[in-house]
Amino acid sequence: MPPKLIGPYRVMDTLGSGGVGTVYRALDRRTNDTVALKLLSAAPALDARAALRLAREYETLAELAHPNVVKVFDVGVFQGYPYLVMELIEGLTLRHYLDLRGSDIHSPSGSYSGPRLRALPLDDDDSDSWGEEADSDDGESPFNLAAFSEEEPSEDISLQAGTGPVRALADAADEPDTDGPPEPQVPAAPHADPKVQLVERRIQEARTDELNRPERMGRLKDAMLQVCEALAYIHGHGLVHRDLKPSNIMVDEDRQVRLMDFGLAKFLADDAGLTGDGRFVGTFRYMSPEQILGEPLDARADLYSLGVILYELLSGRPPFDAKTPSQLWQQVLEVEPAPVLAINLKGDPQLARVAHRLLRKELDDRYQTAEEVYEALAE
Ligand SMILES: Nc1ncnc2c1ncn2[C@@H]1O[C@H](COP(=O)(O)OP(=O)(O)OP(=O)(O)O)[C@@H](O)[C@H]1O
Repeated sequence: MPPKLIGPYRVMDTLGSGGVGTVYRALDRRTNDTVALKLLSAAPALDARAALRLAREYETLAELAHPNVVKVFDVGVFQGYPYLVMELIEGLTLRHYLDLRGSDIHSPSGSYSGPRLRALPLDDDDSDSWGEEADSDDGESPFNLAAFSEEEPSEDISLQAGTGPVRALADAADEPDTDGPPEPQVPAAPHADPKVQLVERRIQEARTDELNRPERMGRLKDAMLQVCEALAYIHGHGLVHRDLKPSNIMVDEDRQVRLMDFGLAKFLADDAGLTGDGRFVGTFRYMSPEQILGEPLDARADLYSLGVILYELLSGRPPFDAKTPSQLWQQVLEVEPAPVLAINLKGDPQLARVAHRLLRKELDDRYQTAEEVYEALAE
């Protein structure tokens, strides 16, 4: 049962839950405004020092004002747990938005005249529930979720310190061969039976045709450009998002993209009061090599995550897929992703090029700024 009141906010309903907490639709009883309130229930209870730090963090977030960055209104502490109050976005996460069919939304960016977007039943989204998305398509939804029935998740949101990425990598049986060039990821070998091969090919073609629908591609490109604008803005303010993934990108009814949850990963990871149990914060599938290695991060770590998102949305599968986090990290550090165009033969070559450059393991080989990515996408 969600709490009825959180500080001055009356909880109306639950919008969704993620790795670190639950997001509620809530009413600010002082102003009657409806807001989104994220209660970080997965974080350990705050002590006074951490609460103070949360308030300071809020000062930075509250100063941000950009059309593609979600507005943060308030922070507070409820029964020892921190919460964040932000603009309520009536829209969809990026992945669900791209699943909309032509009859649901018009393209290219004209006035919206289809049914209003409505939020899906939420367990959302990224990786943690990809399989479930396909299952939740009950035939009444305007979204074709089957198009994204991708692989099972390969990651979890948090790990105890002793089993953190670097440690887990060291524990992996095979010593990584760091001298040689990264191995290319090989697409799965075709089935031996030609009939099965034919069926597999047809399924794959249908899947990629779905991905390549021109109106979907138009929306994808437009959304990516807006994400670049948001990233350029927050990077310009000295912030690194650190947990960029499709569920942290929402698109509203006017096709306006909002980047959410920036700074949260760092806040959670940095504060001893919040991370006393050694919690490792972030979503593994989208983490750059340097983040996995626990190195200092700059804007280029977010650009890598953007590359993972773009790759997935172009090819219908993640660049790296593994059964365990340590296998995933090993791939991120050592293996080249299969070319997007080998998976999606009719994919957009320009966007595929951008995705691959974003996914470069060496920071200096990637685009260096979100502005550069914007230019490359807009070409
Ligand atoms: N400001 C908002 N307005 C409307 N819906 C929101 C807002 N913020 C979050 N949501 C919804 O709540 C869901 C859960 O958000 P939350 O940030 O808790 O999870 P997440 O992004 O999936 O995971 P994580 O906690 O790892 O970032 C989102 O997927 C989104 O659908």
